[in-house]
Amino acid sequence: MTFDLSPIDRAKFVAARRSCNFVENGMRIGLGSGSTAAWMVRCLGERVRTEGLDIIGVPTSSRTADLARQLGIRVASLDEVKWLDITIDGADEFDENLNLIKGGGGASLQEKIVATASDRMVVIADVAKEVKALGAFPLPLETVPFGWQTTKALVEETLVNMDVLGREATLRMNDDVPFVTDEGNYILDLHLKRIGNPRQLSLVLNQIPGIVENGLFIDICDAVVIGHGDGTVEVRDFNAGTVTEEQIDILESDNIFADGDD
Ligand SMILES: O=C[C@H](O)[C@H](O)[C@H](O)COP(=O)(O)O
Repeated sequence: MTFDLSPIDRAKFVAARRSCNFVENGMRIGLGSGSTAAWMVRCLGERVRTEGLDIIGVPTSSRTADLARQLGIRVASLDEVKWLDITIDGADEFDENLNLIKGGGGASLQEKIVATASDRMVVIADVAKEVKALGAFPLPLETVPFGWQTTKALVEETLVNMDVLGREATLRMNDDVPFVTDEGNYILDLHLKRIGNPRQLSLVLNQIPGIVENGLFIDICDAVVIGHGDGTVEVRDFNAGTVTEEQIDILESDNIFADGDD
């Protein structure tokens, strides 16, 4: 079997693989969710298996927890570990200040809690996720099911006074029923098109009763690994103040990843 990746999957894979260079023996690591993060979990699992890398992973979704366990990564809850050295996670959009929209897969509540409880957060993303202004990707709002239609109306009313281009909120569905998060909540997706002031919007949305958390990550991420379809990555590290470009080779031995399907 060959490890034949589409350009977008190659971009995700090389970003994920490069991000594992941030991981050292003995670290407690927040394991993100989504397709890019799944590649990172697979790469870490491979290091655990082949190098005996000694890490503890705190997963940000039930799906990531299942994958990590299958791969032999030691898994713990955030309450067991309390604080993490690093979280590595994907994103739906990121801007030049490394502010993010997350939650396209419905996991942003746990992701935000875990990333905030980490010394560092590194985002891994294909280059298409970089935007000038956040908001083309619908902003997820984790919402308590009780009274969600009233909450939705309140959100739309609140958006009238915000610096955004669109104001529609839609309930995320899973076939014919509402999508339910790992925390038992619904998700309202906000179709804002462009967010003028992400920090202000985040604060205002979190004031609305019934909103548990929004998918804006402001001042949480401090490095991004951007993958390209040709196998190159750009690493922007705000802490170190560096920007580097590298070629990540895909090896024959990477065939072990060929069955990955997240
Ligand atoms: O809820 C999902 C997460 O925030 C993901 O990290 C995000 O949606 C990016 O996912 P992907 O890597 O599959 O594009």
